[in-house]
Amino acid sequence: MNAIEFDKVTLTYGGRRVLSDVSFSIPQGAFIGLLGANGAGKTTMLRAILGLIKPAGGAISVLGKPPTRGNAAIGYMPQARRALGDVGISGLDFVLSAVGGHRWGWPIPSSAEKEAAWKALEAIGATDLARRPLGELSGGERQRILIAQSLIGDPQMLLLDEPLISLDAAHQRAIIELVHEIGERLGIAVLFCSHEINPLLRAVDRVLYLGNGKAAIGSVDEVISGPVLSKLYGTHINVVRVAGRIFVMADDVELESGAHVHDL
Ligand SMILES: Nc1ncnc2c1ncn2[C@@H]1O[C@H](COP(=O)(O)OP(=O)(O)OP(=O)(O)O)[C@@H](O)[C@H]1O
Repeated sequence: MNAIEFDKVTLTYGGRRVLSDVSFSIPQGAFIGLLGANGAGKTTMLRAILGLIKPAGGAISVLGKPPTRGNAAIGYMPQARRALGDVGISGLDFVLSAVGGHRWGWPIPSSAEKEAAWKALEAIGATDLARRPLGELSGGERQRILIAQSLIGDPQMLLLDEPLISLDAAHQRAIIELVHEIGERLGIAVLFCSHEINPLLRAVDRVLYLGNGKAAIGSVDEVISGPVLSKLYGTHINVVRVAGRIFVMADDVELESGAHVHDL
């Protein structure tokens, strides 16, 4: 069974198309980089998989079933800037809020719930952060707490929205390695959303690239290529590799606001 299937899916907000007629499938156990410039539709795609928005057309299948809100089989890490409201609560309480809707340690969590939260913190190497208020933590430490929360309840797939944001290269590598290792150990699909491809080059099995309302899926070499991206954007795109990094350059389209050179 595939972890995720999109069959000619169109996603809209108030009639405005974000993705049009997108089809792909992701097998269980795959580590997928969900890539695309700001506003390409990555978060929107995750929201559709989570059952938070319904497709305007086509069909989505998640572990063989239509998407449903609150699907416990999915571990979801929202973008940090949207997720962390109560900066005073501890890392442990934040993770626990995903187990039974606990707020500020209330209702008092059962020992099974506490155990689940510790297990998740352990998996991401963050038990030392359990008692510290979120407001005190560095960007990388907060990302770990958010990822720990997504691991609650033994999910069968992980959707991570920009886990690399605000991290330096060393911490990016550490997070990618940890998530990769967790995905492999649990044998689950990971959809790792990022607007930067370079940190993910060696880790991903495949990339799902969103641009111009469309999607391309395949290996990095297959997808991040001049011909494929030119077709996607409908304009001439150059892909340049310099010192092991990939740069995507458009002649007459801005892939990222204010820049004609988009360092993916
Ligand atoms: N709730 C909403 N209502 C209307 N339009 C929205 C809503 N959320 C997102 N959009 C629009 O949909 C498009 C895709 O947004 P989305 O957040 O999915 O992109 P993204 O690839 O995740 O971008 P980023 O890398 O900046 O997070 C954007 O043009 C955005 O303005």
